[in-house]
Amino acid sequence: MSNGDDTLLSQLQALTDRFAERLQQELPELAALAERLQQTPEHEQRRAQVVDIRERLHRLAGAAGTFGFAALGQQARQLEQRADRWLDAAKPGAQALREFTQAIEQWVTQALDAPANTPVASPDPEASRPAGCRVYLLEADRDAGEQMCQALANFGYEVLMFTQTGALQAATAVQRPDALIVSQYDGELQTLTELQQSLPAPVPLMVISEHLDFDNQLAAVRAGAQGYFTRPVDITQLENSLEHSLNLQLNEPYRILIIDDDADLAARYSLVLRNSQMLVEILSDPSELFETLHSFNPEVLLLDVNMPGCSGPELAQMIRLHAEWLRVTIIYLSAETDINRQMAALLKAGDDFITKPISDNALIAAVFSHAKRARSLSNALARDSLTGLLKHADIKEQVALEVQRAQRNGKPTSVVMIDLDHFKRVNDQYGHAAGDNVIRSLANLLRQRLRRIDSLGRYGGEEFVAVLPDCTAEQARRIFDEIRLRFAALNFHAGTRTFSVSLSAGISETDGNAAPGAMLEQADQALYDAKHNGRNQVRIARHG
Ligand SMILES: Nc1nc2c(ncn2[C@@H]2O[C@H](COP(=O)(O)OP(=O)(O)OP(=O)(O)O)[C@@H](O)[C@H]2O)c(=O)[nH]1
Repeated sequence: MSNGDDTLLSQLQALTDRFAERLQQELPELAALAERLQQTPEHEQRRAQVVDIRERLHRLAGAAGTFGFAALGQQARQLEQRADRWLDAAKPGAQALREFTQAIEQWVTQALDAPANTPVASPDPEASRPAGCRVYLLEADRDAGEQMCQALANFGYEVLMFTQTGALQAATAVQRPDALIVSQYDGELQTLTELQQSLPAPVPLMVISEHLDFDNQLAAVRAGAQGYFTRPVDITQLENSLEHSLNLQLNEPYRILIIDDDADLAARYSLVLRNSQMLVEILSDPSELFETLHSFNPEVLLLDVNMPGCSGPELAQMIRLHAEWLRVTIIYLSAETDINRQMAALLKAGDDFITKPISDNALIAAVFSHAKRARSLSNALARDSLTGLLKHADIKEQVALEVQRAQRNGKPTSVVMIDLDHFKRVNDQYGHAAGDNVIRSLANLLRQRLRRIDSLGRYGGEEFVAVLPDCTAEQARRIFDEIRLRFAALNFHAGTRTFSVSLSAGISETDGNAAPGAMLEQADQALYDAKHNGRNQVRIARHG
């Protein structure tokens, strides 16, 4: 595989260059459209323009990911979602529109300054997901390496194998991988440490070694290892570590909302936080609070205490009247130094108090730590602990959102129900822990293979639901057939025994006004058909 490295890398580079040229044209066009939108007074015309901008953002969000511009793709996607929310709002606000167009202009300026980045998502539901999954493998034993490439390819990773450290270094200099797996024989860790130090940020590293001794593990940690495995390698465990590291890397930026009547100060805070990779919105008119909470969904709210018309603590109390916003952390930002008054504000509502003036670093640290905690709490509430996927109620809600969206934009959306075959037998024969490992591996495989815009949840014990926007049932069938084959090819281990498991899936596609519940029922019926026709297959629901 290493022989093809040069050609592949130069092709990747050529594609990246070509896409960068396309951006130079498309981004200024978007900025021009945003400016025109600001000057359009008539509502229907505005709507049409937002739809046009949304379409362009949508195309860019997907294409950027495919061509290697991860951050840009993510940002385009977030802007696209904002456009969607504006289009969906019962009473679309002028302020929200102004902020949206400003955000586009700001984004375009930033993107034109620094466009290059790493891949994140594919717009084409059938394109294999390159999202953050380019892995370089250093393995001197070609046969062992090729086996590992194959096993990881089944999880959807794009793996390039190198048999020599020099070739790995050269490839990394051309294009940074998203993760490194290094089979250690002799001295590689020293070279790896140097390689990591030469990069702007270290790459997540998994080390495979013969030894489990202290010195070697220390050397691995110094080279930036996030996983350490001894031979024979349990590939599902290695993949799990890889997945964990990549997910940590691909985490979306924290969303921070600032409400401050001092526009200059708010702009400054916003700049400081944006520089630390957070997404920031400023709200100057508190009466638009709930509209903005819905459209931006912040994790942290920075709230001025004294504002004309309505105080910070009053706003905080209003937010706390609604259970759905409990997860937003509220931090008062105020020049108030009187500790008694601070405490009085906190007693009404709110979680912390930051006294102005505050240094940039202190502001970043305070906001970052609150945002991190808010996110982990919200993940713990919404995500299943075994698989990290959405829980039953949340994936159901996501199905409802996407089905409604499909009805509005007239695009096909598919709902897929997936169930492991004869899973009771797996538990009975190999134990519950081995069963859990199978569930986790399927979750990882699904996550790897699907796009970022797809949603995925654990619907029941060994049952999963996926919703794929802008994807026909036929496309979904091809995707899930491929997933089915890859999954069946995985080898699981229980002690000295090795086994494999198959899956069945049922698919329904949006059709006119189908209700979300009906979509799930149809997918479930198709899954039932798949089970009763011998399992290990994917079926599309019959309409009517
Ligand atoms: N290890 C493990 N097993 C689980 C978990 N949740 C559910 N299960 C098991 O999954 C099995 C589901 O069995 P059934 O729904 O009867 O069907 P099946 O054996 O999968 O056979 P099919 O008819 O092919 O669906 C039960 O034995 C559950 O105990 C879990 O979190 N971990």
